[in-house]
Amino acid sequence: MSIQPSVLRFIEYLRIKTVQPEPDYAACTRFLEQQANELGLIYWVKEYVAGKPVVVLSWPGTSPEQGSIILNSHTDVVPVFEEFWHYPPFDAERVATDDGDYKIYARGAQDMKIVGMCYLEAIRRLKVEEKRRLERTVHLVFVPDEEIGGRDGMQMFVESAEFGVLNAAFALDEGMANPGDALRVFYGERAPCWVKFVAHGNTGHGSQFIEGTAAEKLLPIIDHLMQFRQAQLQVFKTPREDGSARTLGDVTTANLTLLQSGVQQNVVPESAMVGFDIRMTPAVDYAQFKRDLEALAAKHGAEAEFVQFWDDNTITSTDAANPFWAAFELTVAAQGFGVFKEIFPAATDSRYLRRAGVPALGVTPLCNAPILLHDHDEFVKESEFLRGIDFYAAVVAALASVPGQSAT
Ligand SMILES: CSCC[C@H](NC=O)C(=O)O
Ligand SMILES: [Zn+2]
Ligand SMILES: [Zn+2]
Repeated sequence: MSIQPSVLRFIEYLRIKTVQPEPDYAACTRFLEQQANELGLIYWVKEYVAGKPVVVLSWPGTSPEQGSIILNSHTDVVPVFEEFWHYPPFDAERVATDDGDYKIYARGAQDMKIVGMCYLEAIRRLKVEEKRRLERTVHLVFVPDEEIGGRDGMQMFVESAEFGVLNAAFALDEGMANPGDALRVFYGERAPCWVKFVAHGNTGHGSQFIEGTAAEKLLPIIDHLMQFRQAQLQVFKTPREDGSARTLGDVTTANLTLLQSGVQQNVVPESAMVGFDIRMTPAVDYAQFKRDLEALAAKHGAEAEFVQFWDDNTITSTDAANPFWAAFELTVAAQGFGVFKEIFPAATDSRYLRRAGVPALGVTPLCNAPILLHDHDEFVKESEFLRGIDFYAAVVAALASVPGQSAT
């Protein structure tokens, strides 16, 4: 059987090497421009930072005065350890499975080119094939650099005049695959706190009893955070009051990810550094948490340096009173998905949208699928991609039909 054109377009998108740290954004922009032309969408490209394009494709609604719907996706992908892959990560090979399906192997297949491509194909179906008009304007936003924090991408964009002009009312962004059968819907995310503790101390010959060394000042700090980690792990393992299992989004994790010190084995080093990747659950008082870490550092004669510190814990309402949520939930159920609401464990560009006042949901329509984001042999099944197009066609139509204030 011949390959469906939508699958060919997906493969073409996956083959563009938008891999960090040197993503080919120029090729990606050319691809998106071609999609815009084929779909008859208005598009513009803006580089808030040179070489880092934000591409917006817009489908005007019949009621353009109403708040618009943003379909956000990032175009960059994370690096690969190619020797661990069974298929070249940028060939997007289509491999037949026993059950008549195909697996498409590529870096970014799950994270998150499937989502970006499904948005495009859903609009192609609604606009080009079904010749529909929706009430609200829909903007497909393709941003760079999410994988390295989004500062030169989504952050600059949400702070721009162009973003204000979009008059966004609601947004969809990425989620994560679920090995179980429900659709994971992320209505908030944990806040990253990347902290480095640096200490200085006495030096000398490694054969002596040197007091007050840099490394020993870090030990109680490490110990403290490891105990905190242990306590949170216990919370994580304790079921919620209703008996359901907790998710990562419910707790704060802390991992020791950097350790640096030393010049030579018999020289006591003058300085030492330990770094932690901490992800704070939205229930935490972020400002207080930061002060506590600063106090911990000071108590042991070290300094705390915050490489990343997110201090906004806005979450998106998943209450029937939120009309976008109501429309989303109804449509997802009609599409045959159960819903599992969660706080995203890591950070995505949704945090910039939520902080800017635009409610956002993180969704990647992959159920009964392994979690392969950032992993070797990342793949999606062709049937999942095709199913994803149906999913977004229905969801986008529903969201863009949510009545405005004046109409209710
Ligand atoms: C603090 S910005 C880092 C963003 C990154 N996002 C995806 O993996 C993450 O580590 O969560
Ligand atoms: Zn992603
Ligand atoms: Zn990622």
